[in-house]
Amino acid sequence: NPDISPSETLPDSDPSVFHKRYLKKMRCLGEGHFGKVTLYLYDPANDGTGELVAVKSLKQENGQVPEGWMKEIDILKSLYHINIVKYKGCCTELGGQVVQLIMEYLPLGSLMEYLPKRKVGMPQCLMFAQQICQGMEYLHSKRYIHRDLAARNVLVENEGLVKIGDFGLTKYIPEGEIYYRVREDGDSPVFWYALECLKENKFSFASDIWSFGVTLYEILTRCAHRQGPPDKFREMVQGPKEPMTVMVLIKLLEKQHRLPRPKDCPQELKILMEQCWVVDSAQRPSFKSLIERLEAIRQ
Ligand SMILES: C=Cc1cc(F)c(CN2CC[C@](CC#N)(n3cc(C(N)=O)c(NC(=O)OC)n3)[C@H](F)C2)cc1O
Repeated sequence: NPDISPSETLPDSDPSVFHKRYLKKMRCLGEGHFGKVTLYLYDPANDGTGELVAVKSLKQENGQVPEGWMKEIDILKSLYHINIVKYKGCCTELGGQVVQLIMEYLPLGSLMEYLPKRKVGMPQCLMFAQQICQGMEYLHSKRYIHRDLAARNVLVENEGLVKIGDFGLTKYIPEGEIYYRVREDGDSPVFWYALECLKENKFSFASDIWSFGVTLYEILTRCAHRQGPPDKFREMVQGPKEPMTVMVLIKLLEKQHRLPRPKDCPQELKILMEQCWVVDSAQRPSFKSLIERLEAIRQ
């Protein structure tokens, strides 16, 4: 359009910069040990026609931004995959002392909310499981380990598409290294942790495979209430009064106890899950091989 000068056609700002004054808080989506995720309407026109976004913020630190927090933002910013939640931008406050992570909003929520409400058949369960493996294979190809793969962190875009939605515990494994050691305080997801994570805090690509096996168990049980991994492991200990500690869980796993075969779960899926839970992490399948095996089972 010749009569509009170039300056009038340039976008007036970087779309990944979100201004605090236009973010209108709607409701809380989740609470973590270190912060929360909140639904906001980003409404610069101030007429309600804005866009819904999910905003992750850390509990207020004393001024400076925690180093690990910027790492999480940089990690999500660098990931482009259909089965990984989209990064949209950041909102900074107080001259960069507070940084909030802005992501796309998936209103159907996580598999924990979606599966118990819907009649999801085995074909759809297997499609979801395969898509999680595809997102995780991409993450591992960039040498990241997720460390918190679970149904609660898998979002539903629609009945044919799921995305890994949270990367709060994701770490980079340097070339040549195999393990990432960390003493995680806070409420670690121990019932999704591989044996070597519980015993030695050794996290690896193979420990994500163990967590995928637990996530597949959640999908096959449709995330039924009180039927989750914590409940099932608690049922395994003699006498309900005995509290479940990490030591009790380690003993159960060392005695080869594993989550039971879900109702209507085909034998080949039971075998696949149990291969994700073998003690020797080197014997566990890769996400690449899990994708191929799930493809074969889906035929
Ligand atoms: C500071 C650390 C921290 C704080 C937290 F609250 C959580 C837990 N949180 C994770 C993000 C979460 C689940 C996932 N994936 N989710 C994202 C969306 C979205 N992008 O739309 C969404 N949508 C939804 O619920 O729609 C009805 N839920 C849900 F908020 C739980 C994990 C953390 O590491």
